[in-house]
Amino acid sequence: MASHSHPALDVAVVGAGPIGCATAAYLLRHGHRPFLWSPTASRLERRGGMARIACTGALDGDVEIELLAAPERLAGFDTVIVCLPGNAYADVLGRLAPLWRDGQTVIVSGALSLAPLWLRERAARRGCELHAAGWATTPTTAHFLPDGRLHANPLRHRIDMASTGDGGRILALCAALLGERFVDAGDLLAPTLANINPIAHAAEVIPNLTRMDRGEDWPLFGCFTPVVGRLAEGLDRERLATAAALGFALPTLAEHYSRSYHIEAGPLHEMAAAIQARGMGPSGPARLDHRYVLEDAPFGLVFQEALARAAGVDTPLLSACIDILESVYARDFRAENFLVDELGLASGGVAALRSRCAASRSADTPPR
Ligand SMILES: NC(=O)C1=CN([C@@H]2O[C@H](COP(=O)(O)OP(=O)(O)OC[C@H]3O[C@@H](n4cnc5c(N)ncnc54)[C@H](OP(=O)(O)O)[C@@H]3O)[C@@H](O)[C@H]2O)C=CC1
Ligand SMILES: CC(C)(CO)C(=O)C(=O)O
Repeated sequence: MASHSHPALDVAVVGAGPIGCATAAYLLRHGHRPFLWSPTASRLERRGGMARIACTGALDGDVEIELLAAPERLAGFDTVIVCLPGNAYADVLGRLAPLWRDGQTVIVSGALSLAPLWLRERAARRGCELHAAGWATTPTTAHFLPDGRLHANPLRHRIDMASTGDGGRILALCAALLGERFVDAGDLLAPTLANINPIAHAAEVIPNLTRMDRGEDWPLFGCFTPVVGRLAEGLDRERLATAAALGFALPTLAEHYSRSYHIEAGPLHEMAAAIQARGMGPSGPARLDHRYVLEDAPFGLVFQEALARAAGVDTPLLSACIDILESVYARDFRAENFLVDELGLASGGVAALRSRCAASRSADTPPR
């Protein structure tokens, strides 16, 4: 193990999907002591109280991570990293909410729908001062291979983030955890809009819905043709227009792919071909009930649409994508996002939401 200039930290990771496992493995590589807790942890190979993860790609070899037997153990950690899809927030984070204690830092990786603000305000209502942070994306990309191994890519060059409470302390904590790759955007709304997954997945999924319906095996980036690229670029323009209306200059989708996969920025379909050629991309979803829709439509696209409306920005393509997905899935994705109401976005508007974000940043004690 390489030596590190920072102290080894005990870190709990919530969620034992590819991202929770890869995050834990990278924490170990950075000299920390990661622990995993997940609702079922059913995809893990267990040996006693340990999960054995066989890694390939940028992480090579086997790692063993201690599994926490009960969620109550999470209260013992100063730092917790949440690696769950947005459609698990209500269920899983709702169940964990009574367990958080004063002074803990809970980081939501790939945060959607302002989840960190929700966590902090919910804790505050029971008198608990929680520090919450949102990473706009995950430390790396990763997927399980059919043989059960974890394929993980290198760490991303840049991760936009923001936090409640003392931003400088949390930025330093993130750098100590996984290296100097974090950029503090200041406002919690920025990482929510910098998360490109919802628009990228909408563009990848909509032209390929029949493949998903038939359970075909298709390469996600191998099928990222110019058609997908044009849809992704249109959605990206609307995302960036909403961000600009709120005063944020965020990386484009092409810049995000460049920093994530360490490739030259260019036309999106050419970048996708390069990702595919390097063996860094996953298979496309082989079923309709996949997080690329069930997570990203309600907790990504719908939240972006609500923000755009509140900011007075027209997003016809974004709304059309939500309409198509609602129609194909016969589901009301707009109603599935409980955070739009809970954070008062529809009723209070964007100014009220921004002042709540600012208050959470500056106050030593969060609003009760
Ligand atoms: N994989 C990637 O490369 C990337 C992922 N992300 C984001 O990171 C997050 C985690 O990704 P990943 O690990 O791939 O995700 P998974 O879909 O594998 O989910 C992670 C874990 O969350 C739990 N979970 C999933 N769905 C539900 C649900 N509906 N209710 C309750 N628990 C649930 C499961 O726990 P258990 O196994 O214990 O049942 C699962 O193992 C997601 O938000 C994703 O969009 C962002 C960029 C890249
Ligand atoms: C496909 C990938 C790795 C990149 O868009 C991703 O973001 C995900 O699986 O959530």
